[in-house]
Amino acid sequence: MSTSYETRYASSPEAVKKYNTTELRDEFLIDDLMQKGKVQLTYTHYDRYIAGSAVPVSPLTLEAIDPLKAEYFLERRELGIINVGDAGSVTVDGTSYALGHKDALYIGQGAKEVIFKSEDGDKPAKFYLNSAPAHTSYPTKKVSLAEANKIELGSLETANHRTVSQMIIGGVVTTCQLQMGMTELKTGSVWNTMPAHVHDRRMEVYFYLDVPEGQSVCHFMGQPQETRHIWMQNHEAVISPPWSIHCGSGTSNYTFIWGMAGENLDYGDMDVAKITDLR
Ligand SMILES: O=C(O)C(=O)C[C@H](O)C(=O)CO
Ligand SMILES: [Zn+2]
Repeated sequence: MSTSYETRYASSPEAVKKYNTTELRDEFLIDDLMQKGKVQLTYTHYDRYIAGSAVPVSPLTLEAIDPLKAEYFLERRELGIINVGDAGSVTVDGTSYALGHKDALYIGQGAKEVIFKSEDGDKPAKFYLNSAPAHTSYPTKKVSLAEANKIELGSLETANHRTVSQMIIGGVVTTCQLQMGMTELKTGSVWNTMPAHVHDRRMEVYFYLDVPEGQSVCHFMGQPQETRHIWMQNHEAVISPPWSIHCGSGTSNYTFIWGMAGENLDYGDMDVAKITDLR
């Protein structure tokens, strides 16, 4: 089988307060991504968001998984893809889109056949996938990092100087509810998303990349007054429930891909927590 999946049910903030390290990691950490020759998916019950990966050594087809009860994966869904590996392509109903390192592709609802390929199976493309339910079909579109909407945030003095590249977002691509992008931290900066925020209208998933060998990122989650941490390695993702902050600090600089869906498409709709109020 080249496709496998697991399901994550939603947890309440009251339950999560009592989780030990293992329980916290079992519920929120996704640490089985980027397996060669496989499509690996995590189906969450947070806005029915799916996070996953496809690493084609030979061509891989995106198949409908059982929880969808659909004839094909995108029958009632939209999909965002960002390639974090070497050169590859994604063929959507016969049209091929070449995706280089850090290129993104949005695929609208209704596309029947999606095939992932690497230019060289020995140096595979590594496609990070996010998908959300969709009510209508918008055009499929490729977005390079250069075409993304850029926001410069933070400063070196507060160790959070970073560039947010909004890749799959209104104004760049039209989507039903999916938003995705990539945030790159400058050398010497380690904190992402500080000051931290929640957005009870949307869930979110962070996928960490460019974490140097021997380094890690400590990801923070939980209600602002009741935070917990999860140590993350390169190419691991973490689910953020809508009631949870999501931010991290690394032992070096790194990059992460954020993806979210829910009630609105307003990236700026965030309830920011005062740094000195965090507990
Ligand atoms: O570094 C940041 O700040 C981010 O990238 C924030 C994420 O985009 C986010 O959490 C959006 O809700
Ligand atoms: Zn957020």
